[in-house]
Amino acid sequence: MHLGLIGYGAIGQMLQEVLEREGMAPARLTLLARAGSVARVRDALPQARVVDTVAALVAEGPDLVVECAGHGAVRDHVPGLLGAGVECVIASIGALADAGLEAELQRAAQAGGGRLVLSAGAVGGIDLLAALAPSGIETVRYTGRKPPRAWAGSPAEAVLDLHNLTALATFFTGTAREAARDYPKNANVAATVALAGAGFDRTEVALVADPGVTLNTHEVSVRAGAGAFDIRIEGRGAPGNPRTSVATVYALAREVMNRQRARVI
Ligand SMILES: NC(=O)C1=CN([C@@H]2O[C@H](COP(=O)(O)OP(=O)(O)OC[C@H]3O[C@@H](n4cnc5c(N)ncnc54)[C@H](OP(=O)(O)O)[C@@H]3O)[C@@H](O)[C@H]2O)C=CC1
Ligand SMILES: O=C([O-])CC(=O)C(=O)O
Repeated sequence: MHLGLIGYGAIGQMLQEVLEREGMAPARLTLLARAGSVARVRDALPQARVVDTVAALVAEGPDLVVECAGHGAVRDHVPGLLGAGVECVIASIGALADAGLEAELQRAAQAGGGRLVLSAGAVGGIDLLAALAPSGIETVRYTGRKPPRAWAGSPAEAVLDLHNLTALATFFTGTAREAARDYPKNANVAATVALAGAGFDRTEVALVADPGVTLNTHEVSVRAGAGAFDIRIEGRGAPGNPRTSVATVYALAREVMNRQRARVI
């Protein structure tokens, strides 16, 4: 397999390690980095080819591209890849809360033949929620609960003293569209839950800073025509980035490994 990778931060680095450990490292790896980061990534990953434009990545001919870089990277790179017929698995799903970008991705995929795969990322139950959606969704509620330090750098900082929080604080309630737009590094899961089920504007989201938890906790509550479920995931934060659950790395690794297997699950 020839894998294209966008993003070599907390997720990208661990993804590479997991694939190697599982004996499923791609035969070829091409990394799309920002121009200013090319030299650093080349030093860290001498076995990979490192490029800084979508055109150069497309010219290398990857079988699959995985994005783990952020909303801006989806906006900048993914339409061009889909338009060139490349299958893309993305982690920064909240980028699709921008309806214009969502439509652009759809158009590019249709025109070029690329397929956009939305990874389940740090959350679980996406399979059942997506399966139940055609039976009619009554309600979908998502609560994202993380230790205070995981909300640093987000708008939560404007309303909470994250360093001195002594009790849990629900600092956001609203739609998945608002959550994904305002918390781009923390509410991609809200977008995934929304796109699997009731959509961005009918999925209810609460975001909580909780000094009583050490793990990133995701709770999803679904009421649908064919059934209902409540699920709670407790994910360990990545060493390089506490707001990112390590489970996200494994969800992306699963996508890559499944494309190299005769039987997938
Ligand atoms: N769906 C889910 O469950 C989750 C999704 N995510 C998404 O994954 C993203 C990455 O997470 P994480 O690895 O922890 O973040 P990091 O900040 O650790 O790493 C981000 C990496 O992406 C690179 N990057 C940023 N913008 C671009 C760009 N336009 N083109 C190419 N490379 C770029 C950065 O490079 P540089 O060094 O040059 O800045 C850096 O290497 C998050 O921002 C979020 O959107 C994260 C967690 C869970
Ligand atoms: O990794 C997580 O726990 C979830 C996350 O950051 C996101 O949804 O963007």
